[in-house]
Amino acid sequence: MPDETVPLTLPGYAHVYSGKVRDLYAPVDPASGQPRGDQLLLVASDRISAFDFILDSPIPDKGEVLTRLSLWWFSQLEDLVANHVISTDVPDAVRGRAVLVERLEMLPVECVARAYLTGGGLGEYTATGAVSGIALPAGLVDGDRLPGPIFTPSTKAPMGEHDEPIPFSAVEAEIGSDLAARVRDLTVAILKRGNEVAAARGILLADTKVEFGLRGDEVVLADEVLTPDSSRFWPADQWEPGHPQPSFDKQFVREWLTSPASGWSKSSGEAPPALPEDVVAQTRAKYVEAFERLTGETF
Ligand SMILES: N#Cc1c(N)ncnc1-c1cnn(Cc2cccc(F)c2)c1
Repeated sequence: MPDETVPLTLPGYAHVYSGKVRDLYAPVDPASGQPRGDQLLLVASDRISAFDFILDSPIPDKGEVLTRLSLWWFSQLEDLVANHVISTDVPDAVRGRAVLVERLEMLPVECVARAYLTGGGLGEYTATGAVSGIALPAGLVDGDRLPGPIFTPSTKAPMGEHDEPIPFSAVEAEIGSDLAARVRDLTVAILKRGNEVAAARGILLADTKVEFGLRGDEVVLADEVLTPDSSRFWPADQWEPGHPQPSFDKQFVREWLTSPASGWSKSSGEAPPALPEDVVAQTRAKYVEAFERLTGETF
């Protein structure tokens, strides 16, 4: 199993940045030997995170499943928004789990939309009755569906830190009111479309995070879109407001790590142990199931 912690050496590409579960490269111009300034290679690893840790156990094919799912969503959303995808003609070493994309002027906002109340949004609601300054009906509980998806932006925190919620006014101050309204409306529309498709296939998208860049004045959807890494995926047939919902993709990991069998404690601050083979296999199967249910394709 390749060591997922060290960025790959990809001949013809320069490593730019490593995120928790993905890596960024730039194609090198053969004439100058310098990284091109107009393209990037997004590579999805098989790494998985849980409880804010990158686990030692990669999930085989996770990178390819989520890359193919994101590409499928980009094509489903083309009537709503342009995207940054150029090609899937990538080096053999990362084939299937990498995408060549147009380098954009990225907007400094994590564009989050929520269709259900949970996580940090629930915390804010419990404390204030609102999320991102948007007042919500009283009496909502964990997992409740919101009257309609809401835009709840946050900062782009450095790796290892948590994104901080910001009000819409802060987005307007950062990128201007017109552009703020455009990314708000697009983010909400993307989650709405995502749930129209996913709910019919037994999956609820509780929330999602998207990133936009600019191509001149045009807003372009970048990064990944509507994957289990950028969105909370819930099995629709287990939806029951009033307590934390099971995760479609990470429930096996979470349950094993918090069981006595792991010998680990969330509150220890120590890194979690490696996952048993059966938990890895079950988790891989959930990613494949999400892909096949949503796209109708066989992985
Ligand atoms: N997408 C995109 C993108 C673009 N089309 N143009 C310019 N910059 C970016 C860009 C910069 N950081 N990221 C986040 C990111 C993604 C994947 C792997 C990582 F390590 C980190 C995205």
